[in-house]
Amino acid sequence: MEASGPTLEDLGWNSFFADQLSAEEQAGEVCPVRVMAVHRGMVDIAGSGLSGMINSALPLSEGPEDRAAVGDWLMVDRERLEPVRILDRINLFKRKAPADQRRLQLIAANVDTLFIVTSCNQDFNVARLERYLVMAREVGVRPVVVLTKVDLAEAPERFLEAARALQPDLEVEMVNGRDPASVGRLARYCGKGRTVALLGSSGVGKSTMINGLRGSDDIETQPIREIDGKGRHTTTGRQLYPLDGPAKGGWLVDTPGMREFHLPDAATGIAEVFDDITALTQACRFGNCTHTTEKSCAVLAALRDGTLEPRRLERWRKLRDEDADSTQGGGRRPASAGGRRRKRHDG
Ligand SMILES: Nc1nc2c(ncn2[C@@H]2O[C@H](COP(=O)(O)OP(=O)(O)OP(=O)(O)O)[C@@H](O)[C@H]2O)c(=O)[nH]1
Ligand SMILES: [Zn+2]
Repeated sequence: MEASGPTLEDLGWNSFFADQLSAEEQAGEVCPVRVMAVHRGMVDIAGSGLSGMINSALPLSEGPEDRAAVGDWLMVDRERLEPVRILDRINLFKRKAPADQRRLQLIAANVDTLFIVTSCNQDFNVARLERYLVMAREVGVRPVVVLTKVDLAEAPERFLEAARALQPDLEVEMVNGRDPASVGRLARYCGKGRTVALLGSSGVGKSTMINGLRGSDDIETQPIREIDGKGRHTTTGRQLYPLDGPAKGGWLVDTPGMREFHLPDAATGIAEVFDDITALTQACRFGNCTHTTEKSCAVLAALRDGTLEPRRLERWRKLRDEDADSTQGGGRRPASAGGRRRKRHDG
């Protein structure tokens, strides 16, 4: 264990976490550290003059979320260098494990800003942006839509307007990822002690932006891309990376899980991103209204009088059906033989 390194504040410590410490904990036998990386059975930690690798097993592990994720704050016994507990999280990105939909994977905790990245070209897709916004709402992280490749678009303002129309007060930035000065505009979302994550389809320019924010181009995408030829980012680690250059002091979560993120349960996020439709459904006469043929349906009425766009309703239905599917059936995969599936958060 080395002494020195970043302070707790440098690592993102704030009153939300400090307020959780008991008087005994404040007296100092245990100390808070941030989880910088997660390995099998081990975590890399930093903070309070401690840094290095320790065992990740927690004494009181009850549910699937009682495991350390990248970005977590752990209370660690100074003497034994063992985690004692996980502090309550501001938020937690988690997903169903791709190999086994009944298992929950923890991706990252305590993320301040989520850059939702899309480019000013064919990748731009309102339904996809809404889907990402649902995730951000569900997880409880501040979304910033970043439109890349402005330099390639003939009328980038068109994309800006379309994105802004999705949600009042939505923050939208346009960048040319290849121009450091342009990427520098994002620095205000990722200053000292702030943790950011990026979400977006392959090829929209996430790695390019990350390199801009890290002030280096050492994110290992290019060589790997040449080897597998798939244009995939093949980092396997779950890790917090320090930002440099314009975003110095900030932290970045970049894991494959983050990039291919799917929510296990998104009902709340859907209700919030589509709050106009949510309000309408509450005005329907019947609680179990299907909004298809009912005479007293407020949703259908809004369609008729033109206050609700049919395509928006379609997108809402699709997300809601998908969510119902995934929470009830463990995804679209066929049910495995035998055992009944538990509803969710099955670890
Ligand atoms: N002209 C222009 N090209 C860009 C911009 N951003 C990224 N690119 C280029 O687009 C291509 C894909 O960018 P990446 O950063 O690798 O995309 P990614 O989102 O990280 O893709 P994955 O690693 O597959 O997830 C690269 O050739 C970049 O140089 C931009 O703002 N303008
Ligand atoms: Zn209805």
